[in-house]
Amino acid sequence: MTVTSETTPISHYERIGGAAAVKAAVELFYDKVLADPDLAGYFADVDMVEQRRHLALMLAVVLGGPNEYAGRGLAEAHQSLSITGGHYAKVGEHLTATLVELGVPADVIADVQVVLGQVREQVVSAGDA
Ligand code: HEM
Repeated sequence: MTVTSETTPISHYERIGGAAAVKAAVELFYDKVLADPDLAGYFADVDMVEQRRHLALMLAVVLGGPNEYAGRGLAEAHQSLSITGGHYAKVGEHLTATLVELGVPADVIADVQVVLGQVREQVVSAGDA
């Protein structure tokens, strides 16, 4: 089962503090992703506002928050980026570290891992070789 506002009476997004908490998480997550030399290149040609927007959307998706996103599908948005499984895993690790640092409950983090596994195929389009 996916973790969405439809399947959970109170979404994780609301439980961790809604938009304000997500904003704090985006700041920390953003610092970690862009400080990682393996990942920064993906965002080199993307403007700062769009980078933050990306991370906020990504967090909202994995936390089952309100779906305010009406843009391209995940596969379409990422296909041309040739994201490897290894890089996808690194982004997941930065996200987990961010949530741990912010004191997000372990069960929420466990569900985030499940969602990361579910959408992986739509985002990853390159092998690790
Ligand atoms: C759960 C995983 C992810 C989710 C839910 C997600 C979400 C999104 C969404 C919704 C967009 C479209 C933004 C738009 O068209 O306005 C996007 C674009 C993008 N994503 Fe992701 N993403 C994920 C993982 C990743 C990973 C692992 C990377 C890089 C390692 C990445 C890099 C990018 C880049 C560079 C863009 C283009 C940004 C732009 O042109 O504005 N994403 N992502």
